Amino acid sequence: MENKNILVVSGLSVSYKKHVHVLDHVSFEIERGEILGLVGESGCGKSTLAKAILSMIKHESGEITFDVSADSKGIRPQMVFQDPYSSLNPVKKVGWILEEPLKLKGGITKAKRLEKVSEMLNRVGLGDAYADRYPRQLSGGQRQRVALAGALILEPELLIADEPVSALDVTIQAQIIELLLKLHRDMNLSVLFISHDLRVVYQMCDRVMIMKKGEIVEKGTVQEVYFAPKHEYTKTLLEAAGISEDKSLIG
Ligand SMILES: Nc1ncnc2c1ncn2[C@@H]1O[C@H](COP(=O)(O)OP(=O)(O)OP(=O)(O)O)[C@@H](O)[C@H]1O
Repeated sequence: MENKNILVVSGLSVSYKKHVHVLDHVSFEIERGEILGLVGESGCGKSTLAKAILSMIKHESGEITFDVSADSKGIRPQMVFQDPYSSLNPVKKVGWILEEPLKLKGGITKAKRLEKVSEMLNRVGLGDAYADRYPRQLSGGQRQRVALAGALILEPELLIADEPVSALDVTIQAQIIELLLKLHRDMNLSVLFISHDLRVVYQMCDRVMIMKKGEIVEKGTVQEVYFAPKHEYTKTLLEAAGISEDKSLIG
């Protein structure tokens, strides 16, 4: 039977050389098909957690178990970042950038690769004509669309989105949030959505975890955490965002 959880993290601790316990016994799971939010102030360890899940950095203790279902063909979780410009090769055109993961995977004909690139460009709301452009010729929102297309072209089951809308202005933020929700529905994705913005998390997520100084201090459904917060720190964050006083501001 298919496992309910796509990712289980237990007792995860990470230290950098001069910075110990950036993550301190972090445990949580991501259910298949859900969007799980991770909220916390700058420097609390959100990006470190994302990098540890993707094995980009080593952890000193704990376990990260990724459950690959039979039909995902072993595609590892993929990630999108706050600044898509830094993750897109500036000297390559969008078509090349999107085709590259398919080439590296191997066993896919040129015709099939181009078909897939076209399909993804259209899925993210860009047309085929964008294949011929360089990243510098795109707006911030368009670049984030390309980054999403690149992350999803191999059809991973889990996407980690690290502040994907934080660098965009509010109208573009709303468009990318809509797009992420659509891709989540259409592509059967599970998402870890990292943000310091409680309003964005409310729009996007099913459940949310609140992180403070490397520890998860509270987690629950968005309704539970926003409207019946248990931890003082959660209450402080909600107050700072003006949500505790004016619930109508959300959404
Ligand atoms: N490579 C590194 N070497 C040493 N310390 C690091 C390194 N990367 C991050 N840190 C420290 O670890 C802590 C957590 O950083 P991290 O980037 O995970 O936080 P964050 O919550 O993602 O912050 P932000 O929202 O600003 O991106 C910070 O104090 C940071 O200075």
